[in-house]
Amino acid sequence: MEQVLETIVAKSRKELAESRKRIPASLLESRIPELPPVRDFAAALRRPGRRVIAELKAASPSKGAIRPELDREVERLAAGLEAAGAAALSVLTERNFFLGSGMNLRRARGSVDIPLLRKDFIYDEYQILEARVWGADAILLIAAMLTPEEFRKLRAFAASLGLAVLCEAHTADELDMLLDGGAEIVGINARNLSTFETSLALAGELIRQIPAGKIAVAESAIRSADDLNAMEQVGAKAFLIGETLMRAERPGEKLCELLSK
Ligand SMILES: O=C(O)c1ccccc1NCC(=O)[C@H](O)[C@H](O)COP(=O)(O)O
Repeated sequence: MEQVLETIVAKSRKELAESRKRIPASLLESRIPELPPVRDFAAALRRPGRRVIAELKAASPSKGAIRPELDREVERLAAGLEAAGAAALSVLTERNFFLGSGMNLRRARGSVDIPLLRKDFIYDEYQILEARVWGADAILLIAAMLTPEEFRKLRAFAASLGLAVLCEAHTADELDMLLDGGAEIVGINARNLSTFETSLALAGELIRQIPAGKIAVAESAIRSADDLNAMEQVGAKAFLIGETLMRAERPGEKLCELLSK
């Protein structure tokens, strides 16, 4: 596993142990029957037109602070991005490196009707229960941090709760692992997690290898409508965009600009 993932997961494991003590899995499970139904993330990524998953991202390991006041504007930004045409929102819930939170996911849930992705580093069923209880409709599973068996197990558990899974690869081997494990929504991340360098060209090569019928998602480093067009031309059906939107004074207007060309 890349160093950055190891560091993130090591911190997360300590916090998860504390969360599990405070709120046992059985308590999370007991809340599920009362929750509103899950929204259809896959259908949102197949709807007509350009489908952007707009990411609420306050900071990142590669860029440091991006939008440090995000916590105070989640509701307004989420509503603005939905009005501007976002197909879904991605909400970072990782605390230590991305300054995200479950509270931000709950805030977004209360503000929009489009599906929400819990964007985090998921390796345990408990995190998937949390995602459902906080109002997520989908979770992210990252091939680089899971064995094939772990991937299958976590994906099946998410499905048992009705949650969709965005399955993320950075390399051809990881892509094979996800496809062998039954991935339907397949994200290719243009960011190399060892160097933090991004390459849409390399991402494009992998996107071309995703079978038709799957939902191919281009993730990271989309800065302009030209980038989005380029990813569309190699076969991406949806686009996950964070920093470009979060650095804009008005993210909704920026999204309109990206969608209009
Ligand atoms: O963004 C990072 O620095 C990062 C570092 C380590 C692991 C994951 C990381 N990013 C997660 C993401 O996948 C992006 O937030 C997402 O694809 C949006 O990317 P961008 O549009 O470039 O903000």
